[in-house]
Amino acid sequence: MKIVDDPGVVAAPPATGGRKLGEVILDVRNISLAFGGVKALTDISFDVREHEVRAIIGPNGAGKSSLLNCINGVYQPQEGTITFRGRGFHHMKSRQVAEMGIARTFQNLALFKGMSVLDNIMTGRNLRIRSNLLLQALRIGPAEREETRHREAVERIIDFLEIQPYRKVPVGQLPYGLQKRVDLGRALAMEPQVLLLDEPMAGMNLEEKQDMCRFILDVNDEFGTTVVLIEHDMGVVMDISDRVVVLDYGRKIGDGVPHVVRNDPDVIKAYLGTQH
Ligand SMILES: Nc1ncnc2c1ncn2[C@@H]1O[C@H](COP(=O)(O)OP(=O)(O)OP(=O)(O)O)[C@@H](O)[C@H]1O
Repeated sequence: MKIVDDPGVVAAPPATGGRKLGEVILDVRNISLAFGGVKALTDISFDVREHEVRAIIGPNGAGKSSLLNCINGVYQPQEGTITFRGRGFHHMKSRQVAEMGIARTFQNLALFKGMSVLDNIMTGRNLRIRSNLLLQALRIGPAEREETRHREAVERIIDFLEIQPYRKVPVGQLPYGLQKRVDLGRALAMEPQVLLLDEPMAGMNLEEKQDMCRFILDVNDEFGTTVVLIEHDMGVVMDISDRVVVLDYGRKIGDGVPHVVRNDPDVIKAYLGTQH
C-alpha cells in the first residue's frame, strides 16, 4: 500500500485558485469500524484543514459513507479518535455533533417531501431555536422575535441558493437537482463550520452538477465553511477539491492533492480504472 501523503502540499496554491487553508479543524486518527464480521473501516487517519474542500473517493462499498457517519456521530467506531478543533467527541450523538458545528447532507435525500422549500430549510434552524415550545406555539415575546430572526436567516439562504421561485413549493414536486440544493440549504441553515456532503452531485445532469459545484465553492468562499465531500465524478473532484482521500475495502490507499492522487498507480488500479 502506498500512501500519497505530502504534508507540504497544503502550503502550495490549491487547484481551486489560491484558497488559504488554516489549521487542522478535524482530525481523524486510526478509526476502525466493523459491523459484526464486516470491516467497514480499518485504521483510517486523515485531517481536514480549516477552509479546505476535502474529497473522499473510492469504489462502491469502500467505506466512504461509514466514515462520514463516524464523523457526525451516526456510527461509533470501535477504535480511534476524532477531534474537532482539538476537542475529542467520542460517543457524541448526531445532534451534539451538529450543535458543535458539523452539519451533514445524505446520499438519499432526507427532506420532508410534502413540506415547502422554506419549511424544509427552516428545520435546519431547529438546533438554534432557544425559546420554549409554549412560547413558540403562542408566537409571543422573545419567541416571536426569535422566529423572525430564523425566517430572515432562511430567506438569506434561499436567495443565496437562487431558489426564491420555489419557496412555497412542496419539495417533492421539484426536480431532483433542486431537491439536492434544498438539502444543502437545510444543512447551511445550521450555520456549520464543517459541512459533510454525501454525494451532493449524484443523479444530476451536467448543468445541475455545474450549479452545485458553484454553490459549494461559494459556500466555502463566502462563509468560510470547510467542506468534506464524497463524490464519484472524478472531474468534479479534480476541479473543486484541495486534497483527496482515497478508500478501498475500508482502508486508506491514497491521500494528497488531486493531481498526485490521480496519478498514483494504486489509486488508478483500485478506483480510476474501474467504472462507477
Ligand atoms: N449499517 C450497516 N450494517 C452492516 N454493514 C454495513 C452498514 N453500513 C455499511 N456497511 C458495510 O460497510 C461497508 C462500507 O459501506 P459504505 O456504505 O460505507 O461504503 P461506500 O463507500 O459509502 O459505498 P457507496 O459508494 O456504494 O455508497 C460495505 O461492505 C457495507 O456493506
